[in-house]
Amino acid sequence: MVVFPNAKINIGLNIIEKRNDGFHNIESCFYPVGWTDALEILPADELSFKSSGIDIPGAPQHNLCLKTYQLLAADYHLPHVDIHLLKTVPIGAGLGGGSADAAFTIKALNDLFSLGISLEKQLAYARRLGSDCAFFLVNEPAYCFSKGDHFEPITLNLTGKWITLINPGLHISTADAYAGIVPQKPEKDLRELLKQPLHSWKDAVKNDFEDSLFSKYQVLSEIKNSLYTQGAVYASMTGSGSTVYGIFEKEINLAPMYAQYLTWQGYLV
Ligand SMILES: C[C@](O)(CO)[C@H](O)COP(=O)(O)OP(=O)(O)OC[C@H]1O[C@@H](n2ccc(N)nc2=O)[C@H](O)[C@@H]1O
Ligand SMILES: Nc1ncnc2c1ncn2[C@@H]1O[C@H](COP(=O)(O)OP(=O)(O)OP(=O)(O)O)[C@@H](O)[C@H]1O
Repeated sequence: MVVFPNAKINIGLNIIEKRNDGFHNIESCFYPVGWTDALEILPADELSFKSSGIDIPGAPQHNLCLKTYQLLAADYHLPHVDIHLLKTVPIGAGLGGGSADAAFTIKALNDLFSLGISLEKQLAYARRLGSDCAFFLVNEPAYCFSKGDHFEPITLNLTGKWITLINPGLHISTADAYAGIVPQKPEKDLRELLKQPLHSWKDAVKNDFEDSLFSKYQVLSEIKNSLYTQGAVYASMTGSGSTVYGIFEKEINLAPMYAQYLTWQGYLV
């Protein structure tokens, strides 16, 4: 079975308060984008994992795909599998790439071996693997809250808008990024702001990670400003960085302009 775990962007991200468990309560709109890895899972005589494409830091046995397999294998009789991950989505990039791999592994194992795991139970497994992970099981635009691991549908349709994602190759640790933030309650409800027309988001819809990371890494604010110069209706960093995106009314090919960086562009669906 081959599946294509996709990335997400955060449209607005408020870091509201630090929790007793050390995590933060946040609120954000998560929106799926078409930048994908490829993940093949096949029945095999022995359990194995290999990856190609972008190098994944850490030992293969710590890969989220294997961790997911082991989590399910503790509760279900799972045959051995060969897992091959072609890693294309940049890592430590605010795109939720590792979380998507984990969520798609849950879904693929459930389908491949007809495990019959309910969505509720899949969500519970996902929450044990990472805060972003649960979203990818449903993979539709959502208002996410709590640790980012609970969500409800949001009426936000950006279908047909063009998006360009620019990753300058900085690996930003999510934990370090959260450690640099002083949480605060948002003045306005993000869901209300996102009901306003796209062109009004520029000065209203904020990612709370931007201030601290933009002063540390000037290249991030330069990319954001240049996306506006190129005609973006809305531009922002996603998650804890380092990817910055611009949303455009019409298709525009910016890949040559950002040739020194990793880029992905396409229509939102
Ligand atoms: C920045 C976002 O991508 C926004 O969507 C997510 O909040 C990050 O989610 P993630 O990569 O799945 O993060 P996890 O693997 O769950 O946590 C990594 C680390 O980030 C910090 N963390 C994460 C999520 C959260 N709500 N509060 C936190 O403080 C914690 O230090 C945690 O140890
Ligand atoms: N399948 C995987 N893909 C990416 N990273 C993985 C994977 N499995 C384990 N990891 C580990 O997770 C770390 C990346 O986690 P991190 O949360 O920073 O990035 P991410 O999952 O790419 O997305 P985001 O920056 O949105 O959280 C890597 O350094 C790597 O050690």
